[in-house]
Amino acid sequence: MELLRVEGLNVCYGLSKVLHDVALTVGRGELVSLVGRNGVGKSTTMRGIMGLTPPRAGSILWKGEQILRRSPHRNARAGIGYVPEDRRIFSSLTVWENLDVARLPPRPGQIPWDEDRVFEFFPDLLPFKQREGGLLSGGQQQMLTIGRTLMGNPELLLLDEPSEGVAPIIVAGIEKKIRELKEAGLSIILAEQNLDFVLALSDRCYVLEKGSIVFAGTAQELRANREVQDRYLYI
Ligand SMILES: Nc1ncnc2c1ncn2[C@@H]1O[C@H](COP(=O)(O)OP(=O)(O)OP(=O)(O)O)[C@@H](O)[C@H]1O
Repeated sequence: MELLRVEGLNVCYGLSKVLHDVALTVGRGELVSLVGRNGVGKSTTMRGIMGLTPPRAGSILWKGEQILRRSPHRNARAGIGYVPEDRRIFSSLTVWENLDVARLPPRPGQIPWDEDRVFEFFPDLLPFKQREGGLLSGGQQQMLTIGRTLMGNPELLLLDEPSEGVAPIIVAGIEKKIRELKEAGLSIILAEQNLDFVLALSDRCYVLEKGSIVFAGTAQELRANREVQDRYLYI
């Protein structure tokens, strides 16, 4: 069943248009990636869906309902969770407090997330429960950012470059955790530059270039398409 359908999405920053008619779909339980170099519009697509950067035009159907230009707060309550690239940890709050402030009620049928479940899912965070968020490493902050979003009991997770600024050994751990979330039934949109990471996790991929989608296909199709990789994904 289709969870999200985006069509004709146009987003501008001031006078400059950065997304041109972006269209994508996400099925229930599917992991869909947005791939492309720096500045092609991956974050803007997520911010547009979440309502953080209200789109100029287009359609965003969430479970068949139009949510274009709805507030981020309303979208979060409707089940869309956003994990920003810049993490936005509250650095003076403890890890536990960072989780506590992000709590949103679950939807019917969901097993609710609470602090204990987040620490069970990310055991590496448990020793730092009472530590201030600002004192964590990049990888720990990434786990905390994902954990904080899970506290909102999302059905769709928008994950913006989770491998960015994280040590390679931790990236493998984060990949494993994203896989576990998918296996638990969460739908995910992953924005990434790291192609290996994308191909290891995705069902389908969209490649973006200068704000437009230039390729859409399965992870296997993208893996086999050297031309698209060379043209749009390597520097
Ligand atoms: N707040 C802003 N004001 C003006 N222009 C912006 C703003 N944020 C992003 N842009 C521009 O919009 C374009 C798309 O940026 P976006 O951050 O969506 O790309 P991205 O693919 O996510 O890349 P990155 O990996 O750098 O986040 C870029 O040209 C960027 O410079």
